[in-house]
Amino acid sequence: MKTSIATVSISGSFREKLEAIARVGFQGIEIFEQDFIAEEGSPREIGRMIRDHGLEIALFQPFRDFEGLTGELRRRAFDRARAKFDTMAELGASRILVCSSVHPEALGGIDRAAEDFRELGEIAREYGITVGYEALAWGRHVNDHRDAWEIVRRADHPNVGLILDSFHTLARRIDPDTIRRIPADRIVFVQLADAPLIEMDLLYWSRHFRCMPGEGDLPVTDFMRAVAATGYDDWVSLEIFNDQFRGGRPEGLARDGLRSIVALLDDVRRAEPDIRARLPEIPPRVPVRGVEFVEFTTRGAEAEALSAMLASMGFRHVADHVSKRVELWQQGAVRIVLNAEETGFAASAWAMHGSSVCDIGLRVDSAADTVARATALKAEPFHQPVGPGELEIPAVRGVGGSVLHFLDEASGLARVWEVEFRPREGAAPEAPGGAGLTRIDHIAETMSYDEMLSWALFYTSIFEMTKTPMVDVIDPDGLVRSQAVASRDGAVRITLNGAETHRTLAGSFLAESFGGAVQHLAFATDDIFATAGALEAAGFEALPMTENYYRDLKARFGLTAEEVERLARHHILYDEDEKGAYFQLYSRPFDNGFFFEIVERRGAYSGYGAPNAPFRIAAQKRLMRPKGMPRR
Ligand SMILES: O=C(O)c1ccc(O)c(O)c1
Ligand SMILES: [Mg+2]
Repeated sequence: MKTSIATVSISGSFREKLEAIARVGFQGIEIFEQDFIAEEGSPREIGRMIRDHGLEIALFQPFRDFEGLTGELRRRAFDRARAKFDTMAELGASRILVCSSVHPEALGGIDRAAEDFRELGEIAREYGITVGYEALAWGRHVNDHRDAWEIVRRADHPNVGLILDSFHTLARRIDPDTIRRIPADRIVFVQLADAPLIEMDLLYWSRHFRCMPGEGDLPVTDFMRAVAATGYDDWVSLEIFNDQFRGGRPEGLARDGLRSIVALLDDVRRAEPDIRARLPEIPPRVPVRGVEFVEFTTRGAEAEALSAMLASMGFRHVADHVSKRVELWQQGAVRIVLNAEETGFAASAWAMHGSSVCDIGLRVDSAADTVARATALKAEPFHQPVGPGELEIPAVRGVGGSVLHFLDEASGLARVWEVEFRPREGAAPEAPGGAGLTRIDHIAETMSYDEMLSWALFYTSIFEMTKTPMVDVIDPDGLVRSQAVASRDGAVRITLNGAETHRTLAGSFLAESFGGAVQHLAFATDDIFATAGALEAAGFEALPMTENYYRDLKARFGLTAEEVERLARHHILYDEDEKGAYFQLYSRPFDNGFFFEIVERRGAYSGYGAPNAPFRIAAQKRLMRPKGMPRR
């Protein structure tokens, strides 16, 4: 199949769009007529400019309100069509999309529409143009691809075929398997778009909320499987109308588009092994087995504060790098690396963001396959020269310019701790116990709200991770949206938090850290009360919660006075759902808004305590607020 994207899908001037689309590797574009009309230059020059970028004009669209008219209106519709065909001839475009009519005077009737298309087909034949008919979900008489197909079938003209658009089919909840019966050679073009499930007017939903396949909630894979099962092996094109994308970065949007389409076609190839279409082979989605390490870049007083905090949470400094200023701190299966090097990536991350998480290591089965899949999906590989005797651990760029390293057993990369680190005197490499922290429960990454779709797609397309529905986190100074991506067994959970203003805690973290990524790390314990006790004994200062909070908890969940008293004494937050319960204990925030969390999950609770977030954030903001008025 050949990949294309509609010019409406991304932002920028026509030229910027072309450059971005060509650079990431699409083969064609759909010219959305409005973009073309706005552009200077004759159709011939524009056509040449597109081809000079190595792109083919896959489709010209849309031609509206054509079928079902009578008399003068009908004559005018055919005149308009000829004018478009003339333009297309100059552009060098050979396919046009006619979307189903919304004209108030248009009449229904399958045979009437079929007759209109047969006549249009005759004119198209003179031009060597193929007409494709698409059912808009809100079309006046035709709003279902099955009706559009019946019209095309009855028109029975070689220059007239069907255009399928996943949005229109799936938004109306039409079973995509009805596509399987359509002959491939009558499908002229296929458009793809996803969308979040929101109840709203179809037209409004389509024009403002479409997103890349995999970024929304529609079963676009089922749609594309059905298309592929027909034997169709031609253009697949993204047609994304999205308010946010209109103001985004052309390059990033084009990359996300290609990522979404490559991942989708790969899913289709695996799910439909008998299809005729030949699709590129890339390694499958990568199961993530766990978080191998989290690395901070830090120095001086900040490094001391961070070390003190880790010690108060029961971590021990167990080993040092053989040649670098890099410490390994450990507890249970949690490895924290503190990097104070003054050259290399950690140093540049420190210069940019200050003390922060610069690197995350994920445990996978094959690090090489992981990087192969990630780069096929346009992730940016990361390399840094390694010192003598050090392992070359494959990596890609992650959120906020941070790095994701991949470690596996098979190639010996997971032995990095023995190869590159020297245990400290008196500290066993597997220091047991501590305060009972067992593993990393989740990593919380903060980003600007308009990056959330992109990073969710990054994680869910490269890894075997699925996303949870987006939840609203109410900060006293604005809304923060939060969505988690996680492996099925919960071995790796990452929450993506999207800030819209700088006044929220998440937004001020982004500003303070100049676009940092990890705002908090949550460790798991099997016994939150025992852990809380151990932490207090070690001098850990928990984030204090209000009395009002505990009074509400008692009423909300019907807890006993003793239960609530016990939670309150340790500043533990509580949530429950139908599957289980969740206990949370927060550290006080560092100056830039970074903090730690300790959680216990009971039963099959799979959330992140979102109902507690407003109270936790208010408490954090109280501590961070400068005392008194700033001096002038
Ligand atoms: O929103 C529209 O009008 C519109 C136009 C052309 C399309 O291909 C489409 O899917 C929607
Ligand atoms: Mg469409």
